[in-house]
Amino acid sequence: MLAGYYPRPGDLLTRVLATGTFDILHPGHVYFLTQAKALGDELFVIVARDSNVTHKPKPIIPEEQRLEMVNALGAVDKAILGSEKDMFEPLKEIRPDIIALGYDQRYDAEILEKELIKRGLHAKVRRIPLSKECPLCSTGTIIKEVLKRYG
Ligand SMILES: Cc1cc2nc3c(=O)[nH]c(=O)nc-3n(C[C@H](O)[C@H](O)[C@H](O)COP(=O)(O)O)c2cc1C
Ligand SMILES: Nc1ncnc2c1ncn2[C@@H]1O[C@H](COP(=O)(O)OP(=O)(O)OP(=O)(O)O)[C@@H](O)[C@H]1O
Repeated sequence: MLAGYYPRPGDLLTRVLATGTFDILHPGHVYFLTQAKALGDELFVIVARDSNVTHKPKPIIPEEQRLEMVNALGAVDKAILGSEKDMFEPLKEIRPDIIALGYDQRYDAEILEKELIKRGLHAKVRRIPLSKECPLCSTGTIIKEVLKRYG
């Protein structure tokens, strides 16, 4: 990525960053990203690389296709694929003001803020709660339902 590729116009806008796998989109993802966008003016999204999804089964949908779908969502201004090697690398350029964490994302907000400061970044970390109940608002639940019907 080229430095300055995502310019900060006059620093007047509050830039929010959300991250995630986003395998098989569902309304929980829409809720998460809409709430994240509401924390500021523009929403950037880092989509997890296939090679980095090790905390659950590998995504069904390949990374480029997951990226295309996230970029098509109304709340999203710009989605990119993350780095395969260093999760802080894309942040040097995006320079978010706020990082929105999902209700189940396993990062400690305080530790993350400290790691950002070490790298000259001063984003506030906020947690987005779980959406209201919906029949299939989880990728894992959708996959289980498909297996029940067709497995
Ligand atoms: C600040 C931040 C930056 C991240 N950067 C990357 C990255 O560059 N590449 C990547 O593959 N994952 C990155 N991740 C991790 C994932 O996008 C995602 O948060 C993680 O896989 C768990 O999300 P899930 O619960 O949606 O599966 C980053 C996470 C955070 C919190
Ligand atoms: N129902 C929901 N309400 C609020 N946030 C959600 C909901 N479902 C997913 N998210 C958030 O969206 C982001 C991306 O989610 P992810 O790709 O892990 O999907 P998931 O449906 O949670 O997957 P899985 O079922 O495999 O855990 C995460 O930050 C997660 O917390």
